[in-house]
Amino acid sequence: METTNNDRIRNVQGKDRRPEFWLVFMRSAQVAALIDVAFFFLFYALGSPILAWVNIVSVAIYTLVYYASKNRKKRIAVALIWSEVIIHAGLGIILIGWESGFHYYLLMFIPAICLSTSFRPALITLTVLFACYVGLDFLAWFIEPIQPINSFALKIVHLFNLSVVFVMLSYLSLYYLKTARRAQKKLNILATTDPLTELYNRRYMNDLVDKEIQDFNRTNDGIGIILIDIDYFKKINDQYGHKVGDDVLVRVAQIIKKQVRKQDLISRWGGEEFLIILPDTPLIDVQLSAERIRAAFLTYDWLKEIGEDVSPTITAGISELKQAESLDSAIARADRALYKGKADGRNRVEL
Ligand SMILES: Nc1nc2c(ncn2[C@@H]2O[C@H](COP(=O)(O)OP(=O)(O)OP(=O)(O)O)[C@@H](O)[C@H]2O)c(=O)[nH]1
Repeated sequence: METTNNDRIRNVQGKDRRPEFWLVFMRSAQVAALIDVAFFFLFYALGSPILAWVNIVSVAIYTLVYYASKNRKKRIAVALIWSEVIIHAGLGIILIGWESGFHYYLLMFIPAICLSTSFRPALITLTVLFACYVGLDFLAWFIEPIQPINSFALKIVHLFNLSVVFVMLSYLSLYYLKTARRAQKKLNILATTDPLTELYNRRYMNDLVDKEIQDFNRTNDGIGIILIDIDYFKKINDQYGHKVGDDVLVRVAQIIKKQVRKQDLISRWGGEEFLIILPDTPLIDVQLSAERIRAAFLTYDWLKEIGEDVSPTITAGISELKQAESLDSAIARADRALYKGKADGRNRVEL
């Protein structure tokens, strides 16, 4: 059977497909256990010892839920949490009545269901939850509470339950938002940068340059292009190994960064090729920048910095983007210059 990219991603990610959800899940178990401790004292004070002791059982269940999810026994954790909430809410309603507000806890399942599964199973589970909720409400029409508490105490319990559910939902939503934002930021970095050198990747560089070109077409200030290639990089890999080759690429990125201005855009354009875009820069200054970068390689102490005296040189091809010219065509000219620089002996800047 053919393996699709999605299958491969699932295989790599394994059971941790929604790590943020599980973080929130474990946090929920901790918060719920704390709330049940508070409930224990509240029900004792209100004269309902059965409900008070139910909360001790609940604390034990939430402790199990926490350790089960920590040890990746996620099915067990989910089954325990569902059972606890439904039985606890059911008992609360049967013992002291619908007005106690225990049913609000069932609402906490709505975001949990939506976040933890895909569309169809979520829809089915939500329907089951809705049936349970309405069923309990309907049941409450006909049965009297087994252990009623006085109406003031009932109002206090209702207020407490309502507040707990409100605060818990808000807290967990904010917590989830924070983890989701963090994940989004990570994804953005992955999508825009090269993981080894931490420079912009080729795709993102194209997007950035498109914007620069729009500005350029308005202002007509020059855009300089420097295409840099490390000389005989294959030899470095062959002689010192791939790891040293990677170290060299990282240092090359650092050297280039040091020699250009803040507004200049640097990207890893290919394996050992780097593209620099210099906005608002006349060609003569582009050439000076490229020479400065080339010179920086000659004085860099490679032995001290990476433990091997690799001492690579670079060849750079430069060009200037013309009005109404495409980036590809300007880069093609820089590439031709680079090719000429290589043919003429390397370690040089070619216009
Ligand atoms: N270590 C390492 N090597 C890489 C990476 N990407 C590309 N390379 C290597 O870079 C080398 C480029 O070799 P060539 O294209 O032959 O160029 P060169 O040896 O630099 O020779 P000239 O460009 O002609 O001076 C290849 O051996 C690639 O395997 C990388 O991310 N890490």
